[in-house]
Formats: sequence, structure tokens, C-alpha cells
Amino acid sequence: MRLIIRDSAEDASSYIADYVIDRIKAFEPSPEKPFVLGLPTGGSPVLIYRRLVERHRAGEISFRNVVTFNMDEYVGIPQEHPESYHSFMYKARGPICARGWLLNALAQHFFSHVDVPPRNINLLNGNAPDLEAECHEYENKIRKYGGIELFLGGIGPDGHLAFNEPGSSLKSRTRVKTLAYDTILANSRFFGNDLSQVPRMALTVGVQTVLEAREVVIIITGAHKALALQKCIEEGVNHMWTLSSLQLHPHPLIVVDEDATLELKVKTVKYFKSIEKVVNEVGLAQNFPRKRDSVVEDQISLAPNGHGSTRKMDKMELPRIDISCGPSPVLEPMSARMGKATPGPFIDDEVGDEPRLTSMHERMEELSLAEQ
Ligand SMILES: N[C@@H]1[C@@H](O)[C@H](O)[C@@H](COP(=O)(O)O)O[C@@H]1O
Repeated sequence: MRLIIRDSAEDASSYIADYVIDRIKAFEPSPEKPFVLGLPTGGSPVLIYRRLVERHRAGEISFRNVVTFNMDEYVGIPQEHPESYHSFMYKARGPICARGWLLNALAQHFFSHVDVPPRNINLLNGNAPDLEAECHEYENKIRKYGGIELFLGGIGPDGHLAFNEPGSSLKSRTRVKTLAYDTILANSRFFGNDLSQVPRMALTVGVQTVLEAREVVIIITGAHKALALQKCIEEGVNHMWTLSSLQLHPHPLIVVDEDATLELKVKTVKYFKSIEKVVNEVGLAQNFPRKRDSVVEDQISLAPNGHGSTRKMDKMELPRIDISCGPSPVLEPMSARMGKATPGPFIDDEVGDEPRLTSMHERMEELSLAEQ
């Protein structure tokens, strides 16, 4: 588990956006070998999308060979509803205020502003005639692409991942889910604070679906999510805080702002900050997870055009780094640390400098000799 702490939500979001861009570039996606990206909605990723769009406009990243799978969608509201996750992901522009300014440039979101081809975009259909079949098909499609390379996500204040509410099976897959009261309450802010307007059900990828991604990157900002972060980082795996399932993932990365760390122990915060410092010092900051850890390593993927070309993930090598003079204290041998202490009766000091522990029967013999 890596935890990256940044001063503000803006900094945390920029970190993630830049990280995702680095990953896509390093992957060198092509039509035959697209980069498969899992995407979230909600307030937390808005600044991430803004930066992705900015860097795309600056010509620094193309999403032409990226295939996306969104995490979730409400059941029963039309796709064109302003609060559907379809609308969220495409959203062309923010609301205009009375003076004609673009009041909320942050509301631009993603698909309408980048070059991801529409055929590469996958969103669950919350109005499908057969919701179960829709979920089943979604999982199949992810599998056909060889699994998700990087799943980007946020969490709810109760630690839910996608719409995997407290108590969700950690083995769950894409399915229909009834929303918890807490979630309905939290999301009512998008529905004019009218609880009755918030859908009661959603389609969501499962915990297991997320865990099978090769990498999972989560953004958590705000004091209202501090308890969830604490439960997930400092306590054990628990289905009541589904984010904690990331402890079972080989490459989870959680990026937070300072407010989200409010419930963490000082020791925890210092630990993760020191890890980041060391990682930067030895130049491993941009190191990629090793492909052989991937749960999708040996899976066969289909090209997005359905041609069925296969690919095997490339092996990536760790950079060679001299860590012999790293920041860790040089360990001294035991003998040096013990100084000139007189060896006790059970220590054989005749074999070099390093004391040797003697076996029980030797010690018994020595004792009986001494008594005679
Ligand atoms: N299903 C979504 C989650 O995927 C999202 O992580 C959560 C947090 O949203 P926000 O970032 O607005 O707090 O909201 C919803 O419940």
C-alpha cells in the first residue's frame, strides 16, 4: 500500500492526473493493445479530470488508444438526466451564472473534452431491460480486454468503493446494488438536497472487479472521509469498509489531502511520508508495478475492434539502483554493538569476533564440569 499525502485537494488531484498520464505513456497503447482505464464519478475526481483535460489540450496526452470502464451508474434515471453518471462523464460545460461567466469551469468533466473514441467508452446502462444481464456482459467485456490496467476511484464517507456499500462481499462482481441511507444522504446534494429524488439502486462493479485491476489508485479528500481512511489504513480488511479490501491488492495507491489524514495516527502519517521521501531519494518514484504481479498477466485480450488479437503483457525491468549508501542507518555487526562486553558462560568466544550460541547439551556439560 502506498499512501501519498498532499497539502490540498488540488495537489492530490494533480498528482493522480500526472500519474495516470505517466502510466498511459509508459504503456505505449495502440489500437491492438489499448490502455484499459477504470473511471469514477463524484466530487472527488473532478479536479483530476480537469487536469487530464488541460494536459490533453496542451498536447501532452492522447486518449485515442485508451478504453474506459466506469465504475457505476444509477438505476432508473434517464441517461440524459443531469445527475446520471453518463452525463457526469461527458458534461460539456459548467453552468453559466447570471453575469455570463463560466461559473463552474470545474464541471467540465471528461469525455467531451478529450479524444477517447466513443466506441472505447463503456458505461453501465441503468435502464437496461435486464439489469443482471447488463452486469454480466460488463464483466465479460472487461475480461475480453484483458482486464483493467488502472482503476481510478474515490470513496464515500463510509469507505464504500464504487457503490460497494458496507457489508458488500469482498468477492463481489458487477451487479445491482441497493444504496445505503448514508449514500443517499451524501448524494442528495446533487439532487437539490431532496432525498426523494436520489435513486435507490445502482449498478456497480464489484470489489473483486476492482481488485483484479492491475493497479488501483484512489483519491480521498476532506475531513468527512478521515474516519474511512483511518479504518482502511490502520485497521484490518473489513467488509463494512470496502476500501479496506485494497490491503489485499498488490499495487494500491491512495492519494489524500491533509484533511483526510485527521483520524490517522501521527506515526502512520510520518511513516508514509518517510516512505515517499525514501522512494524519491532512490529514484523509484515513477517505478511501475512489476507485470508479473499482475492478476491479468496471462490473460488474453481482444482488440477493441473485436479482431481478437492477443497480447501478453510486456515485462518491465526495475531500474538498477545502488542502494548501498541509502538513507537507512548502516547496520553494525552484533560484536561491534556489544563492545568489549565479557562473554557470558554460554558464549564461545574462541571462534572469531562474533559470539556463538552453544547448544543446550554443551551448556549442561560445561555446568557439570564447573561444579566438579
Ligand atoms: N458511487 C459513487 C462513488 O464511486 C464515489 O466514490 C462516491 C464519493 O463521491 P464524492 O467524491 O462526491 O464524495 O460517490 C458515489 O457514491
